[in-house]
Amino acid sequence: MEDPIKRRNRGPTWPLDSRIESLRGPPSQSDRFQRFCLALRGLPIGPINGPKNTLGHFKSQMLAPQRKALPIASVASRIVEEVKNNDTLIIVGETGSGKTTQLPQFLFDAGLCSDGKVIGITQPRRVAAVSVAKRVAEECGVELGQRVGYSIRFDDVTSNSTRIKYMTDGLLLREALLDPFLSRYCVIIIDEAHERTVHTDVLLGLLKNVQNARSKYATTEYDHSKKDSLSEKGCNGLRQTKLLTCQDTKLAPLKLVIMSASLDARVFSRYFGGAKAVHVQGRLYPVEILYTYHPEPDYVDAALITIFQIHLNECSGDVLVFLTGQEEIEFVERRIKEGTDQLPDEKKNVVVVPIYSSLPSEQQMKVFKPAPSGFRKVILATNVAETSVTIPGIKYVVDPGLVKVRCYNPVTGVESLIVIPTSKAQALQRSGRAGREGPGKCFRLYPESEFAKLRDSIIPEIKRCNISNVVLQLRALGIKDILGFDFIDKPPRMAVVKSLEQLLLLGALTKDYELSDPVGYQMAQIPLDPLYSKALILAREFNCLEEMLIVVAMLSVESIFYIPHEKLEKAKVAMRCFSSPEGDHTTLINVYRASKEVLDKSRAAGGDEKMAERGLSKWCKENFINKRSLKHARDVHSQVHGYVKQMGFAVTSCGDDMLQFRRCLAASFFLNVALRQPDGTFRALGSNQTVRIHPSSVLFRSKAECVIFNELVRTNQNYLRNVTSVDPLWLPELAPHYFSLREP
Ligand SMILES: Nc1ncnc2c1ncn2[C@@H]1O[C@H](COP(=O)(O)OP(=O)(O)OP(=O)(O)O)[C@@H](O)[C@H]1O
Repeated sequence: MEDPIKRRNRGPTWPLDSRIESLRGPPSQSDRFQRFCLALRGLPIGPINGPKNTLGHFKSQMLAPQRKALPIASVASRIVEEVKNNDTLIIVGETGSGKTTQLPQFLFDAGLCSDGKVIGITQPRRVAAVSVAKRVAEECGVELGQRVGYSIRFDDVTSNSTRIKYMTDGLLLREALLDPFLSRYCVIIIDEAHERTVHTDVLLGLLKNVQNARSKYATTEYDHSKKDSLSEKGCNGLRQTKLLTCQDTKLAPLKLVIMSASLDARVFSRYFGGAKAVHVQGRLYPVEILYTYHPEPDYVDAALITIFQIHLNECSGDVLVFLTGQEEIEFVERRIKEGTDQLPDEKKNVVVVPIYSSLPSEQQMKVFKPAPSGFRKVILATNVAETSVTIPGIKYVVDPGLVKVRCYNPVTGVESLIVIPTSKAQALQRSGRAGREGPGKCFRLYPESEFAKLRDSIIPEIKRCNISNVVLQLRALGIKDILGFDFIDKPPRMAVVKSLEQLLLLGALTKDYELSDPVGYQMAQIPLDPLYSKALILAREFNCLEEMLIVVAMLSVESIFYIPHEKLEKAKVAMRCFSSPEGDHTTLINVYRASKEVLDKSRAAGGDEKMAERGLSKWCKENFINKRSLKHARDVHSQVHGYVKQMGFAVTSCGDDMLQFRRCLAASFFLNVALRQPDGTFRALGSNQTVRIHPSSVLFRSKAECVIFNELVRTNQNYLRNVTSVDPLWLPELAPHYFSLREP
C-alpha cells in the first residue's frame, strides 16, 4: 500500500542522534536511557513551550471556516448525491480529511433525516464515538445528546431529537437484536472499516440482509398482524420470538456507507455486489515521516529517548506515543517522570496521560484535556487512539510499529496475547493522528526498509479470536447456519464448531441449536463473554450472585495487583493479606471488599468523594493494588449489576459459605478444569494440554489436585491464571452432561 503522507529527509537530531550514539554502550538498553538522562543535565536549554493553541472553546461559527477548509468540504454536494444514488457507497479519504465529522452533517443538511430517521455512525472504539460526537455537537452549535449524540455500552447520550448518532459497532449489533431492521436509521456509516473488528464484520453481513429486507418492503405499507410478517420472520428469514420489537409500519431503504483512510475498496466493493467507491483527495496539513537508520533492539528505550529528544529539541506541540499495553504504558510513564525529574526546572514542563482500552471512559477522555499552560502533554496510548480521534495539540507521533493482538487456537482453546508488527494501514492511521491542526511529524522507530515489508492490513479479528459471543448473538438474531452466513471473511470452521459446542455445553443452545429458553436468551442479553454470563445466571441458584458479580468485574480488567520488580518481596507480603487458600477468585473478592470498606469508612467519617478517593489511592499504594484497574472493576461491577437487576435477578450473598461459591465456580467453569499430574504439572481436560499454574496465582505453590481456571495463556509455556481449587467429585454432579463420559 502506498503511504501518501509526505516524506522528507531525516531530521537533524533524530533518529537517536550522535549524542546518544556516543552513549551507546553494552547491550543493556535501559542503561542507555539512564545514561541519556544523565547527559541531559548538561544540555543547553531551548525556548520554553508557549501556551497551547487548543480549539476546545471555539464555538460553532468560529469552527465554520475550519470546516470549510477540510478537503471533504469541496466535494460535499457530490458525495451527498452519491449517497442518494447508491444503496451502498465506499468512501476512502485521507486521515483528517473530514469523513467522520463532516459526512453525517452533509447528509443531515441535505434532508436525509427529514422523516425523523437517524444517521448512525459506528466506530470500533468508545473513545472515538464519544469524542467525535462532542466535536460534531460543537460544530453544529447544539447540546450533546440533542441533534447529535452518542451511545456506547452502558452510556447513552441521545434523545428523541437525536439525528446524528455516533456509537460503537458492538452497540449497533446489540440494537439489531432488539430492532432487526434497524428501522430507526436511514443511513448507517461504518467508519474505520479497515480495522475489521469482529463486530464490524458481523455488522456488514447483517446490514446486507437488512438492506435487502428493507428494499423489499420499502414500497408497501406494512401490516404487522399478517402471519408472514417481517417482524415475525426477521430479515434473515428465520422466526424471531423473544427479542424482536419492530414497531415501524413503513421502512425506507437503508443507505450504507463504508469509510476509512486505509481500506482496500475492491474487497468491500466486491462484497457489496460491485458497490461504488469514491476517493476524497487531499489532506489538511502535511505529516513528515521519519524512520530510524537501524532496527531498534529495544523499542521502549528508543521511544523514551525519542520522547525526550522531541521535548528538548522540537518546538511546542504534544506527543502521542503508541505502546502495546497497560503494563508497558505504566512502565514508560514512570520512566518519563524519572527522566523529567533530572531535567532543569525550566524543562520539567511535561505531563503524561495514559490511554488504553480497559481504562474507564471518563479516564480515557482525559487525553483530550489541554495540558496546563506552558506544558507539553505526552500521551501514552495503545491502538485505542489509532483511528478516528483528533486529539487537540498533537503535533508529534512516536510509533514503534508494534501492536498487541489476541490470538485464539480453537483446537487447544488457548488464547494468547502476542505483540506483532503493525500493518501499513495501522502505521498510516497512527501518523494520521498528527497533521490535523497544523503540520506534524511522525517518528517511526524502525527503518524505512521495514515499512515496505509490513502487511497491507491486519488479519481480520474474526479469523483469530474466540467467536462464542458472536455465534450466540447471531443465534439470538435467528441466524442458524453460522457457517453459511455471508461473512466478508469466514471465521475458521473449527472456531465455529467449537463455539457451537461450547454454547451447547453451557446450555445456551438446545440440541437443535436453537437459543434455549430462558438461559440462552438471558445470556444473549448480558454483554459479557458467555462463560461469565452463564456464571451470573447460575450464581442465583447458588445464592452467591453478589460474589460472582465481583468476580466477573475483577476478571474483566487487567491485573489488579501491581508488583514492581524492585519491591517484589514487599508486594508479596502485602498480597498475603488478601490471599485465600482456596484460590484467586476469593482473593479477588477479598481485595474488592477491602477497598470498598476503605471508601465506606471514609464516607462514614464525613469525608467527601475526593477525600474518599485520596484515601483509596493511599491504600492501593500501600497494598500494591493497581488503582486504575480497581476503578475500572468498580465501574464494570456497577454496570453489570444494573443489567442483572434489570433482568429481575435478586443479588444475594452466600455470606461465609465459600463452599457454596466454589461449587458455583465449578458449575460455571467446568469447561476449564485441570487435574494435577504425578510430575506436579496439570492437564487441562478440555484441550488435553500440559499446563502450570502461573506464578502470580495464590495457588502457585499449593498442592491442589483439581482446579478451575479462567485463563489459559501461552508465554514461554502454558499457564493457568485466575485459578481456584475444587473437589473433583463435584464435577460429575454439577456438570453431568460433560463429565459422565470423563473420569476426573
Ligand atoms: N476535537 C477536535 N479538535 C480539533 N479539531 C478537530 C477535532 N475533531 C476534528 N477536528 C478537525 O477536523 C478534521 C477532520 O476530522 P475527521 O475526524 O472528520 O477526519 P477523518 O477524515 O474522519 O479522519 P480519520 O480517517 O483519521 O478518522 C481534523 O483533521 C481536525 O482538523
